[in-house]
Amino acid sequence: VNDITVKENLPCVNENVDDVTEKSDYDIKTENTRQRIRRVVYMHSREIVEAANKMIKVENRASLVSGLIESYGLHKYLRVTEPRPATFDELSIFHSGEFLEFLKSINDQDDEEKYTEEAQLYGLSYDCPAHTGVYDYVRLITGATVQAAEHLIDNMADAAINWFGGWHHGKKDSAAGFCYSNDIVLGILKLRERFSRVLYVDLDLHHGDGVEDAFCSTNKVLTLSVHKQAVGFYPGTGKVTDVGCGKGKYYAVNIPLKDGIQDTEFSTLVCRILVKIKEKFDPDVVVCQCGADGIIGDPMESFNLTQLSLGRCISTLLSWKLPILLLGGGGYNHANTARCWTYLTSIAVGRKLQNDIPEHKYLLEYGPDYELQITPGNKKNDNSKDYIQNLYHDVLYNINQMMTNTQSR
Ligand SMILES: O=C(CCc1ccccc1NC(=O)c1cccc(C(F)(F)F)c1)NO
Ligand SMILES: [Zn+2]
Repeated sequence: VNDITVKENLPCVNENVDDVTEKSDYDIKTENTRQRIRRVVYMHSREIVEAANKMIKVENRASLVSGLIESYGLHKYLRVTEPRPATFDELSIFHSGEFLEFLKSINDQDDEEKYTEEAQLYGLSYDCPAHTGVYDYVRLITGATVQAAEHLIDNMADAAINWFGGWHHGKKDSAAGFCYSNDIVLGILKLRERFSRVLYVDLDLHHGDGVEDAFCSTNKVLTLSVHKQAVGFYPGTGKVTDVGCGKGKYYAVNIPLKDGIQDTEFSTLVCRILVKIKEKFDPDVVVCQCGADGIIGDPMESFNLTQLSLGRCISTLLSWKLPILLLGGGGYNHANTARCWTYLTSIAVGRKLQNDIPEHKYLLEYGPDYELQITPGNKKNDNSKDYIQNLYHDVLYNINQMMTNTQSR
């Protein structure tokens, strides 16, 4: 599917396009006919949907996400691209050979022996079970993220989307938090071949520890994670005092929150911090993990967000007109995760969506309201005004310690 012929979408411009100043009709017309729509690459194939569907904790979620995006006709505005599997060598740019050999060795095994001593060594345990085809899955998911990054490097797209990626807990030599590899680290390493400063934003309910660890000692990748922080809540890292180390000191930013935070407070806090980071770090490219497990109705039952929070963050990032890579991640209420990522996709292509879920194969999953917009719950908000105020100042203090990129050149 090529990107749409421009004349089709004349009345629609991306919502982030700057206001048109006084121009003659002719100028506006020619302006609109010029390439003002955002070129968005969308990683998708039947093969990757089938592989992603098999992941036990998010079983069949991939079908819901791609089904809803198609039901709104958004694929007409996307450059749908079939992902190719990453090679062993590509994966070994971050992951250890031993770990990859192990994943390969269990790929064809049937499920019995999955909890061996060795399996535990590589993080494959009860909450991160090794299943048949896990190596094939890792190659496909990671290949899609790396390929999405390649489209940004080749200036083939302004934005690239891989809703099957975003596995931010993956470690160099082990799986973790049922992330079997870290596609995000490999995507960022690919982007670093061309871009000098990468901003990584992690909106998932959980701390993006695997990505932060990989880049904690460099000032070329700034990792920002906003997440729940509570005693015993996985992975337990990501305190506001956790700022990175060595040359990377102050280039890791953490926003730890309590249960019950809502859209306005969440998006105001995150967007104000993003603007400060933009000023100080001056990124050349952005990667955003859009985990949806902070949305109300998720079995994690933690935050009280709707898709509007993530939408406001993405709109802020898109307004910077930098190449951007959007990735998935957590999200265990599959209908709400599909609602969220469909909404984010619509923002990337600059199209408004009707609130009624269109008739399609998975319509029944969206009952009883059959609406796109998620309604906030009435959960108690454990984040006091003081807590948020103090947190904002603590985070700002850290960002101000960061050398502006001119100083650090
Ligand atoms: O979402 C994650 C990983 C969550 C995780 C980390 C470590 C161990 C287990 C998990 N996931 C869950 O506990 C989980 C995943 C899906 C559904 C549920 C449910 F039980 F809440 F439904 C729970 N990272 O962004
Ligand atoms: Zn999560």
